[in-house]
Amino acid sequence: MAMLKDILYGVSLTEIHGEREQDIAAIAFDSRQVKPGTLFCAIKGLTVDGHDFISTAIEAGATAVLCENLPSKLNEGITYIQVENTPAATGIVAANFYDNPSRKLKLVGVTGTNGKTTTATLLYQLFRNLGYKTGLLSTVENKIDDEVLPSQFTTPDSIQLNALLADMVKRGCTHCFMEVSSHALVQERTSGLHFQGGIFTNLSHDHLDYHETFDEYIKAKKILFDRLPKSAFALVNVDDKRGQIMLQNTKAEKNTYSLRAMADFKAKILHNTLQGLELDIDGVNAWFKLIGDFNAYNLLAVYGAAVLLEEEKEEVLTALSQMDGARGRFEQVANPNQVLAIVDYAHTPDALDNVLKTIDNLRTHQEMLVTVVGCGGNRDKSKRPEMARIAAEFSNKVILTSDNPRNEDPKQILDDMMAGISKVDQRKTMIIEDRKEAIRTACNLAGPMDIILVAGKGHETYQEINGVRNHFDDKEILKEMLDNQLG
Ligand SMILES: CC(=O)N[C@H]1[C@@H](OP(=O)(O)OP(=O)(O)OC[C@H]2O[C@@H](n3ccc(=O)[nH]c3=O)[C@H](O)[C@@H]2O)O[C@H](CO)[C@@H](O)[C@@H]1O[C@H](C)C(=O)N[C@@H](C)C(=O)N[C@H](CCC(=O)O)C(=O)O
Ligand SMILES: Nc1ncnc2c1ncn2[C@@H]1O[C@H](COP(=O)(O)OP(=O)(O)OP(=O)(O)O)[C@@H](O)[C@H]1O
Ligand SMILES: N[C@H](CCC[C@H](N)C(=O)O)C(=O)O
Ligand SMILES: [Mg+2]
Repeated sequence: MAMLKDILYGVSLTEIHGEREQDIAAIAFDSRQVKPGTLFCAIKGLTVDGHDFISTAIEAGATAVLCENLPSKLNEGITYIQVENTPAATGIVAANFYDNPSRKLKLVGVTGTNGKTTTATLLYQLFRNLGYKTGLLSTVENKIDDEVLPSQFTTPDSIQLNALLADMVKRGCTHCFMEVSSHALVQERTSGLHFQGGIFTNLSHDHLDYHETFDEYIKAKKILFDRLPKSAFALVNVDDKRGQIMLQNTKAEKNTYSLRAMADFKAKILHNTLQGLELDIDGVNAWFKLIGDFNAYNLLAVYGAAVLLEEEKEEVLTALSQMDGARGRFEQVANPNQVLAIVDYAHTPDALDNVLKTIDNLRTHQEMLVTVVGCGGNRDKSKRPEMARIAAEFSNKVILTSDNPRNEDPKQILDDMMAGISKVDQRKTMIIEDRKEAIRTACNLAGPMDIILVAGKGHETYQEINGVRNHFDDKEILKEMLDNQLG
């Protein structure tokens, strides 16, 4: 419960009609979630316009409305607040409603195309290990110290986000590490948050269905840094050419990390094996359990952020060397036949390229590499042929299959992928629409010491078909098939 006039603090109003001195019981941007005493925020969406649901919200008990366009007829007893941008105002209002929890802990946001979950999860594990009560908001799961809460999005909406941060504060958390997706930045889910730091991992092809051009996608990621306060740090990967762009307009303290160039935080890969990475990180040699060049970047970002949060370097490295990383990221599935079976969340061309290059560098090339991969429906179509092409480039056999078809015809998605496979590579490519059958076939093809990569769904425990999420777990299926494989 909070006073309307208090939760409007910091919102620039165009017009206001009605009483500001009233208690608000809840905030909602979806009319279906309105209960008595709610402030309803009308948001123009891609499918419908929330303004069309103002009367439904009032019927459900909304007593105040935040909107960009005032309805032609204003109801008696309802307060109407007109603003220029409802999503941005909703973020500020949500932060005020929950008493600005982001100011009561150290909040660090991680953005970039790949590596957000890994980086945020490692930071969460590290800070817990260093003795802090810590929160995590990620694609895989949300955590309030040791309590696990399911995650629906990479970045929750502003209302849920502030509610979660408030719970973290209530439970004594001093730090929170969160992923910040480009969708979240454009939709103002992080408006009104006070960040202590922002990390940029990298930028490559993804989500062009939503952002339309690569420039728009870059601009979206940059919002995080443009809005950081002076008291915060910005930490960017300068081996990615967009790293410097992120720093262009920030007021925050600028910091860089790199494996190749001059930077504030530097690392060198000494050994890269299937058991882990040995890095020279800031002049200290240490082994880490994570695998692959790209994880050297994630580890370096985590190290840099921890140092910027004033943690002791040696202590950070000792703790980091124990960490396992996030679920479904280069996760190996043990099996009696000693097939090297890997589940990975690579669902962009760049991630797939990185994972396959890592495997390519680590393998002997006497064995066979079978890659099982699909692409999600209702998502960027242009990545489909690219991902298929990359899979074929590195693998001895490729099985193209379904990911989450969502509302698309899986056959169409497979046709889009097939368009990326050259005539020559068609010979090593199979199409098996049913993902379980595809994994079974890979297991039948692979013998001892061969390698199977199942890419795209990582930690996901469902397959989404026409709005229904059926239980599906790549790791579980792989294990079942490999355990039953004949020796
Ligand atoms: C593409 C996208 O991001 N869409 C988001 C967007 O939907 P939309 O614009 O279509 O909304 P809409 O359906 O037109 O509705 C407009 C408004 O009317 C309201 N409404 C609607 C119907 C009704 O009866 N009453 C009502 O009030 C809606 O609640 C909404 O506020 O706004 C909705 C409400 O905030 C989000 O739930 C929805 O996320 C959808 C479900 C989604 O799948 N998002 C994904 C792509 C996403 O955000 N992913 C990123 C990760 C990406 C990455 O991997 O990097 C994430 O952060 O998770
Ligand atoms: N720093 C990195 N650079 C490039 N690829 C990476 C990096 N870190 C991880 N990957 C690859 O990308 C996949 C996804 O990693 P992760 O889940 O950490 O990224 P994310 O940014 O959170 O993805 P999403 O946007 O879907 O939430 C991993 O499974 C791995 O294949
Ligand atoms: N957060 C990403 C995850 C994609 C994972 C992949 N399995 C798919 O369903 O496309 C998205 O919503 O685009
Ligand atoms: Mg993620």
